[in-house]
Amino acid sequence: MGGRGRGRSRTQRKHFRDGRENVWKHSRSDSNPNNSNGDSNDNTNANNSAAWEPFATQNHAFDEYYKEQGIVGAEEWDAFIASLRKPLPSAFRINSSSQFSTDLRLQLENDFMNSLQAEVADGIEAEPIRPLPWYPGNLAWQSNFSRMQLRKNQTLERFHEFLKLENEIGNITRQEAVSMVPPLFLDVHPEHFIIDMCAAPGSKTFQLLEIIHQSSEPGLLPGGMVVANDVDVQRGNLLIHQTKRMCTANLIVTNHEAQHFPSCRLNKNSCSVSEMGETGPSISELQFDRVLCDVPCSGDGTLRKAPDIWRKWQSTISDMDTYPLFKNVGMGNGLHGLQVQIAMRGMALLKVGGRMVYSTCSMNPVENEAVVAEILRRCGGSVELVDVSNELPLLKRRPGLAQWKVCDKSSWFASYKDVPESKRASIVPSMFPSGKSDTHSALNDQGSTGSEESCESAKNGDSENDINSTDSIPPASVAEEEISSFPLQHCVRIVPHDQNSGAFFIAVFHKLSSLPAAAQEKWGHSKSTNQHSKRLSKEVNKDANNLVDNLPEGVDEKASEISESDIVSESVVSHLETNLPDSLDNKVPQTSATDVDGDPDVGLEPGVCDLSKENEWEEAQVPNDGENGQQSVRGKRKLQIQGKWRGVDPVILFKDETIIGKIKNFYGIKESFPFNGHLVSRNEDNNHVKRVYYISKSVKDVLELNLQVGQQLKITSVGLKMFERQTSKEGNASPCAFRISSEGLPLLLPYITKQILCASIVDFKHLLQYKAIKFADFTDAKFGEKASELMMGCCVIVLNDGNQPLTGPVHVDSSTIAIGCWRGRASITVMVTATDCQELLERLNIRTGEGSLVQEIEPFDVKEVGDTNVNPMEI
Ligand SMILES: C[S@@+](CC[C@H](N)C(=O)[O-])C[C@H]1O[C@@H](n2cnc3c(N)ncnc32)[C@H](O)[C@@H]1O
Repeated sequence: MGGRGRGRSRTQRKHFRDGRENVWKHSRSDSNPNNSNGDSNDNTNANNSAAWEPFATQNHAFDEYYKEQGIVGAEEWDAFIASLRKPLPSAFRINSSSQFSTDLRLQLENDFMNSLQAEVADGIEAEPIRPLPWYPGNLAWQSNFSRMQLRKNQTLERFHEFLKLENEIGNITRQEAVSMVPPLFLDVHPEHFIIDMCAAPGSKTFQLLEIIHQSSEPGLLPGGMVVANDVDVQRGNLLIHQTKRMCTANLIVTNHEAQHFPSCRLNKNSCSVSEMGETGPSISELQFDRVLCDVPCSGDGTLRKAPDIWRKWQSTISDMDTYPLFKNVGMGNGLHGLQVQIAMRGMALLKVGGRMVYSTCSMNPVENEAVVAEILRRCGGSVELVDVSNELPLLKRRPGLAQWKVCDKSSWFASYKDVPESKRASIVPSMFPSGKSDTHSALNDQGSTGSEESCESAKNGDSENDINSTDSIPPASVAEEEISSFPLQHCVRIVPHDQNSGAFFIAVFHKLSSLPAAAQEKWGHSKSTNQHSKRLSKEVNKDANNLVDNLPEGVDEKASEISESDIVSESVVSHLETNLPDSLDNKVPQTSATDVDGDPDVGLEPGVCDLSKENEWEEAQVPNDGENGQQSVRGKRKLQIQGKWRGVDPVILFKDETIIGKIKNFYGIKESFPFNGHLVSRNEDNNHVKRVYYISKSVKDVLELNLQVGQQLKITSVGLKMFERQTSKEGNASPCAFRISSEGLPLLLPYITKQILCASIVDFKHLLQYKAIKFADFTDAKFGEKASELMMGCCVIVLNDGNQPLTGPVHVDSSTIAIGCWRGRASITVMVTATDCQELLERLNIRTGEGSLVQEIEPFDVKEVGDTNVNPMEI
């Protein structure tokens, strides 16, 4: 299939080159960069052009700050800055747990690497795409095209379509290269319990899930699980949206302030969870083998991707002569306290022997080395900084700094003793290398300090105000500069010009023993929400747009298509759909997507509900239905309360034996499939449960623990959607009201013995192309006959790759491809999204060497082959 579009014209190649040159420029008159006359290829020079308004990519405050910090050697400064001014290459990662991961890797290696080279620029580009050498298994790739180019340049269209489609399906994740590093240093194994403390929008959570699912056998789940937490509800919805692509039963999404993440601990007298569990070890305290603290930060490591951050470094252009300091420095100083708090809570949640990664996309030592040093200080000898210089050997990195200074407004401080009283609310000892308030005796001292209190006071200080203060403080004397005696050289700094990437900071900790009593007392259990932390988090979230480094590119794009408020309202739709009485159904906002019943089929099933909207519904009045004279009292909907949490649906263990029995019987599900305690819903009324979710043993243990400790966890999403109730006329005609969802099918497949058939590749592809086919129209008449013998309702069609027996049970292995369908009166209809159909067809066509058929298929009138009364799925 390679080489489609090989004959692109010279004009298109020129578009490509022009597009490369202008990706960062904003035209005042025309937003299309391809309309550029291309007369400038250096956007720092573009100030001369009246037609273009480039992002400012230089800033004296930035230069002064990072030169002073010695972030790179003086001889490298120009290369460092030049790299920051270039657009960031885009990167993506193949989902290693995807059934098609090898196919995708081969497609990139054998098709796109060659075709893009040939098509794009007459051989000018050395490597249009290449695997990132430090990422294991050729799974992560970098393309030398910026996201803007991929979107705008026709030559790259096929590649861009590939990225978009596979990203949507979950087979790849578009994510900045350096943002993929922290989960790798976490050294995750499939049986690990992991918490991602600040997880939204979820690119690293997704990566963690990939790793724990990587070597799962068909029909089996890994022993581990991930808790993905974020304080921001809207970003949390992006997180849910992202991780939904993973189709995992091993994830719990929560909504807490990370620094106050609740303790879930059974007291000694209560019955142990293992007494209730099925088999195997269980837990009585929620602690984690791995903790990821990818904390909120000022984000200047993402300058290449988000050049507007340059502006954050200056108040106004006219100030530049006087070097005003520095909105961004202020933000870094202001975040230091929160970062320490989140990391300390993470450390308390970490099991002894476990690993924690602290990371930021900031270059600022106050947010990086200073936080690491403070963690080591507070943890005493119970924690060590891990030397990871032998891990990911091909990743170019720098050691952490041992020396740095703290700056505020127009003053530098080398030591806390230089900080005037008026600034001590916002500049605290822990920001300095020694962490000491009394620096005369503090140099090179790593003992306990007064920094704990002062770090607390930092978060209470208003750094923004401080920046505007007019105190005049003499610069610190260089001779008194402090040097940390912690082994901060073990920290990992990634700078842009080493490997054409963004910047990142990573520190890896190993917990050797329980935290010292003082730290345990302070961080070992959750505390009530502190107003200041709330305010700080709010400020951080206000600036969330700056924290774009981690926003997977797919999310970025998706977010522009689906606004965050849309996502919230989708969750509301989902909620209302599940819980509203029938008479209100027509008031439920309809999405364009409909399932086979014509019901709204929303992309999200989070339990989060927008309370403001909820109240609107509470107030909705349903008129007297008149006919039977009964007064309707259905207008008032129950307020969702999960344990003590308002605004989220409760997570209910689904134990309805009648429904479960019917499902098992209809699909002939083998007894070996563990149902008991693994099904949950978000609706207490079994008669109105619309979706049933599956949870892994690991998640089940946590949920049971959570129930026993009074629902400490505010769970916004959990479980793999496995069964969905069919409410249409056709659905009612089936002996089983629940169909198997696409997400749940791969897990259930090896256990299904009824309602399952194998189709030839021709018939299977026809189903994907035409969505509905009459029994008589299958090319394999025997298959059509067997299809007609199935019971009305949901069925599973497996692709016969030549190894399947004509009759008898289907053999399932990791290469088996299957889709959910509906056996109607006279036809089989696929119950898979149009995107899934398209992607599966692409995969099959590549495997069978037929090239990309999808875009060449003529539109087909379904009515010619399908039941006239069954519409194909248009989910
Ligand atoms: C750097 S981003 C995380 C990116 C994410 N790890 C990823 O890879 O997609 C920081 C996140 O921290 C969240 N956040 C800010 N303050 C928080 C707090 N106090 N507790 C938990 N999350 C917080 C923000 O909402 C933001 O989503």
